[in-house]
Amino acid sequence: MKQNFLPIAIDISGEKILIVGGDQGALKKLKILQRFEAEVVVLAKSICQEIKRSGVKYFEKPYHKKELQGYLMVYSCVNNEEIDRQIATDCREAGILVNIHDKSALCQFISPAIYRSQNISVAVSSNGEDVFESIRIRNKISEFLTEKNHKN
Ligand SMILES: C[C@@]1(CC(=O)O)C2=NC(=C\c3[nH]c(c(CCC(=O)O)c3CC(=O)O)Cc3[nH]c(c(CC(=O)O)c3CCC(=O)O)/C=C3\N/C(=C\2)[C@@H](CCC(=O)O)[C@]3(C)CC(=O)O)/[C@H]1CCC(=O)O
Ligand SMILES: NC(=O)c1ccc[n+]([C@@H]2O[C@H](COP(=O)([O-])OP(=O)(O)OC[C@H]3O[C@@H](n4cnc5c(N)ncnc54)[C@H](O)[C@@H]3O)[C@@H](O)[C@H]2O)c1
Repeated sequence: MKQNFLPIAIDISGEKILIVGGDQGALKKLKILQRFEAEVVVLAKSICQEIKRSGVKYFEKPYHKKELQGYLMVYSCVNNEEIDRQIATDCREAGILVNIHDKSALCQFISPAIYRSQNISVAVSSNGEDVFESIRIRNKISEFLTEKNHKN
């Protein structure tokens, strides 16, 4: 069945969000989440210095499904097909929203390209089909809104 993603805006203030993985993919998701207020935790076998120095709470250990308890949503950035599939299955069983980095077929939610300025957020997604188009459109919207704000 073709996937069909509903765009929504979700209140994550005070919510626990888990990123599994501790390298560049995880860092990208972490930077996005740090623009919002949430209790983000990183869990990975090995975690890069930039993540360690970012101030986020982290655990350096392998993934196990018991680690999922209490999270609203999970991002998997382990860059490993087997673990990605395991995390996707475990989260669905536990009723936790799951994103698998760069693998829309395994995602329950995908990450849109975001423009954000104060209370205005614009999220662009392509139903997981063409992320570069999403980024291009987000950048156009960003240029348009920045120009408009300068004129006002
Ligand atoms: C918007 C953004 C948000 C975020 O990452 O949170 C995001 N990807 C971003 C960047 C980015 N992604 C990739 C590169 C190339 C460089 C690199 O390889 O690193 C760059 C550029 C970069 O990193 O600068 C590679 C890539 N990504 C996916 C695939 C697989 C495929 O397309 O099949 C491939 C391999 C494609 C290929 O090589 O052909 C898949 C997904 N990427 C998505 C979101 C979801 C779909 C959203 C939608 O519906 O449009 C989805 C389905 C799943 C997901 O949620 O991850 C973020 C922009 C951050 C920003 O600018 O704000
Ligand atoms: N994915 C990206 O967005 C991106 C961006 C720039 C560069 N790169 C490069 O592409 C490559 C891939 O980067 P990446 O971050 O996607 O993947 P990676 O393979 O570099 O990192 C995977 C992370 O997952 C962890 N991990 C793996 N198995 C695990 C398990 N069972 N339990 C817990 N943690 C586990 C590892 O310890 C590591 O921290 C790297 O060379 C990176 O420098 C990627």
